[in-house]
Amino acid sequence: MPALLFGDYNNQLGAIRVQIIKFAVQTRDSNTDKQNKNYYYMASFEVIGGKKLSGSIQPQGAKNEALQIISAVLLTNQEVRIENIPDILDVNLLIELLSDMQVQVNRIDRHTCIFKADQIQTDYLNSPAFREKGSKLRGSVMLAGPMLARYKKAYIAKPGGDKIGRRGVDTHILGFQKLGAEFVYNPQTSCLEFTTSGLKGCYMMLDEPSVTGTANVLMAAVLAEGETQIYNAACEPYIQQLCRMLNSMGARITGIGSNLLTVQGVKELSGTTHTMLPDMIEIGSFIGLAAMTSSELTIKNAGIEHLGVIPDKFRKLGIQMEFKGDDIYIPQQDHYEIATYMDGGILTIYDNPWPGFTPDLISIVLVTAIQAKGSVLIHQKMFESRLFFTDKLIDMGAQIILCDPHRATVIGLDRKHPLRGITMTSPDIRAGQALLIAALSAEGKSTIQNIEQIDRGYQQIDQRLIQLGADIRRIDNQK
Ligand SMILES: CC(=O)N[C@H]1[C@@H](OP(=O)(O)OP(=O)(O)OC[C@H]2O[C@@H](n3ccc(=O)[nH]c3=O)[C@H](O)[C@@H]2O)O[C@H](CO)[C@@H](O)[C@@H]1O
Ligand SMILES: C=C(OP(=O)(O)O)C(=O)O
Repeated sequence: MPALLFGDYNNQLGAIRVQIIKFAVQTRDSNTDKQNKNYYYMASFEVIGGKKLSGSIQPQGAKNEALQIISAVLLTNQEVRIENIPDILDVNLLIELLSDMQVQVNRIDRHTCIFKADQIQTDYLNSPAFREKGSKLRGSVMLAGPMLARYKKAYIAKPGGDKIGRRGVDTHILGFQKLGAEFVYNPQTSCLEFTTSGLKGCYMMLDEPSVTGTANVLMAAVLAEGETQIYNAACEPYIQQLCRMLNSMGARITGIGSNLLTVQGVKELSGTTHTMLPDMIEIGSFIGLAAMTSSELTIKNAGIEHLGVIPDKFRKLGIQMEFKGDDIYIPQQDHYEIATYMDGGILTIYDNPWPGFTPDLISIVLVTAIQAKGSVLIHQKMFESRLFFTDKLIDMGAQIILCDPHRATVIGLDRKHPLRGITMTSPDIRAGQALLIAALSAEGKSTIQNIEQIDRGYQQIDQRLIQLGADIRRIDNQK
């Protein structure tokens, strides 16, 4: 955690502060080592690009909703049935973590599970096994809120996830403290250990509308004594879905969809059945894919009412699309022209907390602009290092100027020439998908290494692309 967390604490915390900084450095170093160590042994995609695709594709269940919803099963000792679970690495890892801590996991089918957290092993979260597995995904951080609420103790180990910036957990810690939890940093385990004699509701204003931070604090608050108001809360569809699921379990949350959540704490929660929304990040990715490969695609059951500004952002790139019921039909289009502002100024597409444009589609919009007519400034405000993959696109022949870590200008080629296939490595989930879209549109063969990053967030994307006519092969490099 950065020093600013303890900026205004007295120096008795000095020792903790030094150790927390070690925690942050260790997180960064250990993850980098891990990535490099496995680098040469990870699977890769071989893609022969330049083919038009066609057909229909069904988005998976939403990754970032699933990570919240599955964490929430810890809040009750009754059965929770969850449907439309995406079969992706991060979600399967989280389900494994629950199973490791003795949550009963009954997998009905590939996308449906019944969970029952009636006799769990709470100390598992303080074990080397949990720290190792939990460090592979960001979502594991959200086990802390339910554990604190139900068992009065919780641990935050080094969370994993995309290496796209600081990825701090300050909002989570400050929210738990507000609810009456105390924490110490354990240098032996490099973990933050939280305890409470009982959480008490309060008013809090989050330091930033963190998505996992809001989810974590909300899940702690639903069993706290009294009323909690969470202002400056994130309100992504994932959070709205979590609120609806918790209310169906007997929680009392109002303000759903706003940045002010009010929670009346209850003694216990019952079981429920919850169905995940389709993944809005997949849907945006498929719109970009259709445009870049000049393909005619239909995105089935897209949950259009929950997509916010996403369709319009892609329309601003000149992409035509038609809503047919809850499907999105994208006609084949060789050319698409980037809009300008009313005064003719060059368009900027930037990310913001919801209902703004999600940062998880900035990489996809960037790659989609490559073959458009016109120019666009892409501004990734929320993460510090999510645009560094643009060098690979430039190697492929894209006209991109990386202005600084947060901004890149794309000068569209308007199909003057196709991209050329190269060998590249996927640095994170969305950059990986962007590189895959570029490879599918490029002339010739591309190889994308480290595709575990893509598998973290996209369900068997190679199989689904083959169904649309793509020439893609998964090569297992494990030696
Ligand atoms: C598992 C999961 O759910 N991951 C998502 C979650 O990550 P996560 O919850 O970790 O991301 P946060 O919402 O906490 O913040 C993401 C980044 O944005 C910054 N920030 C946040 C709010 C703000 O008003 N201004 C600002 O700059 C934060 O400092 C941080 O650097 O939300 C992110 C933002 O939608 C998504 O990219 C991640 O896919
Ligand atoms: C950043 C993302 O995921 P995570 O927070 O799990 O790394 C993402 O889904 O784009």
